[in-house]
Order: sequence, then structure tokens, then C-alpha cells
Amino acid sequence: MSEVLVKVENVSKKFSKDFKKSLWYGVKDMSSALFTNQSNQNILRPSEFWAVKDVSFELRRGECLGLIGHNGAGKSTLLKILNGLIRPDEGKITMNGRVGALIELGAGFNPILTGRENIYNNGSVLGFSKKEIDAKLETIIEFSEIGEFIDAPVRNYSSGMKVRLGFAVAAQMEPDILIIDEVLAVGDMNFKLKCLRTIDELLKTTAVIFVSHAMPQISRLCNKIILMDHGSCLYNGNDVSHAIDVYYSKLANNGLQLDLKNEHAELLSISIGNTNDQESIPQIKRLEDLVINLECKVKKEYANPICILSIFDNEQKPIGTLINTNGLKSNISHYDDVYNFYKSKVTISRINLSKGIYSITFLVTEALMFKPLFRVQGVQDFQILSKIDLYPPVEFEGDWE
Ligand SMILES: Nc1ncnc2c1ncn2[C@@H]1O[C@H](COP(=O)(O)OP(=O)(O)OP(=O)(O)O)[C@@H](O)[C@H]1O
Repeated sequence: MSEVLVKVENVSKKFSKDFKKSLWYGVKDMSSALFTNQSNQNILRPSEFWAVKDVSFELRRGECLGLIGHNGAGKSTLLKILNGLIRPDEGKITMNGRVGALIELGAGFNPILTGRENIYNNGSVLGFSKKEIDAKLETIIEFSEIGEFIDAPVRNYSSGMKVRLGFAVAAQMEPDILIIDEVLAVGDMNFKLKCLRTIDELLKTTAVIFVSHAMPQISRLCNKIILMDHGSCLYNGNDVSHAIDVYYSKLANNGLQLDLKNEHAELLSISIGNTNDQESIPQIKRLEDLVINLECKVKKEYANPICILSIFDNEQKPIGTLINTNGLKSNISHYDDVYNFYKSKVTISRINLSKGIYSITFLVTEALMFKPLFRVQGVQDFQILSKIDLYPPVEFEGDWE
């Protein structure tokens, strides 16, 4: 088995929500460290919270650890601790080897120096001699695709250019350990693909720690995963697929207050019919039938309203649409003076979406003119479970001959 390059033992870090208090605690901590043996490190004082709590893991050459979790879960703080930018309050970190890091946009760059000068700066911080950096300079500049801007000060770079240069330096300097935060999200599609391919290549000889909100990237690259929640590890292990399922199920926007009516229509209820009611979000296995039940009322003046259900992925990209082209009229359950009430059940057989969270948008249009009457975005979420991690949302069924 290859050597352990990163060893993290019970690392914790607390912050204060109140800036003045945090300054005061800092002064108190310094004086108690100087004059007494007392330490406040493992207790929380008013307004303090654990940004990272009791995190442990080991990473070997050739392994890639994915750090996932909602905004504010503590991922970047953990990366900064690993990169030595923040000191942990508790725990121990052992890093064996050269660390290349791309953490905060522009961090590690001196804004008044040019890109070229920054490459020399960063290279020397990583322990390379001028001669070694000279030898790598052209590869870095070429990889970053920054062109003649390499001799402009970094403060004039766009965010994408900073990421390009940062990644080029971190990746081309042959790190033993590579730490990459969400910053890759800033790069354009081509550069992102280039970075992912480079990480694939580096993984043969490097230990990679990778933060992302893009689960396809995580499942493609990582063989270890930590799901963070309020600083703690909700999952820490090798089952990347399971951790992604748990992450997705926590992501559902069940608490969202939606306006379910307007002057034309009202959505009375919508539910996924074939799932376990115990779950906070309906879960359906890939290739099972997806059954959607809905009840709505529409003003009688619209005699044959059409219902359209659209499915979006968790990045709000449209995936597909179901159109009730025959209209709702055959689904009238009852009526009053003003409204017709409709009750429908629609089944999508063998839903072949890949694993993830999806949401349904409900739309009623007026039949003849196709005029939208009423729309509710993201009215019902559901989760697709699958053992297979597919990147594209839909798998086509084809006959292979
Ligand atoms: N220097 C700081 N002082 C006080 N609180 C901080 C500091 N840095 C981070 N925090 C807080 O610590 C928590 C964890 O932040 P962190 O940036 O690590 O989250 P994250 O998981 O990386 O989130 P995101 O996905 O949004 O990048 C947040 O509540 C954040 O507000």
C-alpha cells in the first residue's frame, strides 16, 4: 500500500459570530497562554461555534478525497487548516510532501506583481529553485492560457484568469498533495475539463483533496468522501455514492413557502404516489415508475385547461416535460359556482433519470391559446436513487446490434 501523505487527527476549529468578541477572546487566549496553563480551546464561549469539529482522515498517494456539504458546512475552513492558513484549536495534522493548493480566488498571489513574477514567488514558496521554475515557466504559462497578460499585474486579472494561473501553478509544480476548493467553478467549460483531466493525470502520483458542489465531478474523481454538516462529519468513508445520496436528500427545499394560487387557478395538492411516506423527500429507485398525484382547481371560464409538469435537476436545468395534451377535462372530480376541480394521476414508467434531486414545476395553460394561467416553480422535489453514478441526467434505451 502506498504511503500516507495526509494524516488528520481529531481536528477542530471554532469561530465567533461576533467580531468584537472574537478579538477579545483572542487577547484573553494569548494572555492565558502566556501567564497560566489554562486553555479555552475545547469549550465554546458565547457567540462561538464549531466551524470544523473532530475531523479525522488519512490520505495516501493516488487517493482523492471529496469534501462535500451545504454552504457554511466548514469545507473551506478545513482546507485552510490543511494548507496552514488557519491554526486548528484542537487536533493534529501531518502532511508529508509538497502541497499545491488552490483555495481562495487570488490567494497566494501578490496583486501588484505580474503573473510571471507570481509564478516565481509561488514556486519558491513551494521550495523550487529559480532554475527549476525557469524550466517549468513555459508549461505553466501555456497551461494557464493567459497569453500576453502574463506580464500584467494580477490585480487586473479576471476571476477566471486568476483561477487559470492558480491551477496551472498548483498542478504543474508536481505537488505530492493537491488541495482544490470550489474555485474551479469560476473557470469556463473548456478550462474546467482541462483541470479535471489534469487531476486525473496527477492522481497517479498525488493525494488530492477536492471541494465541490458538483456531484458528478465528485463521483468521477473521488474514492474517499467526507460529507460535512455544521462542521462535523455526517459521513466519512469510501462509499462515495452513499454520501452523495445523503447530501442530495439534505438539499431538498421542503421548507420553501410557495404561493399555490392566483386569480385563475389553485394547486390544492401534489405528491409522489409510490414512495415511502417516512422519508423527508420522496425517493424512487431509477427505472421504477414515477407516479405524480395532483389536485387543482381552475376557473370555469377556462373549459379545458392543459396541465404541464416540467422536471428540473438540482441546478435548475430543465430535464423534461410532461404535457397533458388532452387537457384536464376528463379529470373533473367536482365543481362549484366559480371553479372546476380536477384530480389527476400521471405515471412515468421506468423513470431513467440518474441519481440526484429533481424538482417538478406545475403549469396550467388555457387550451386554445396556450396562454399560461398559473405556474409554481419547484413545487415538489424527489430523489432518484441508483447504484450507478451516471453524469448525464437521462439514460436512453437503445437497441445495440
Ligand atoms: N474567519 C472567520 N471568522 C468567523 N467565521 C468564519 C470565518 N471563516 C469562516 N467562518 C464561518 O465558518 C463557517 C464555515 O465556513 P466555510 O467557509 O468553511 O464553509 P464552506 O463549507 O466552505 O461553505 P461554502 O460551500 O459556502 O464555500 C461559516 O458559518 C462561516 O461563516
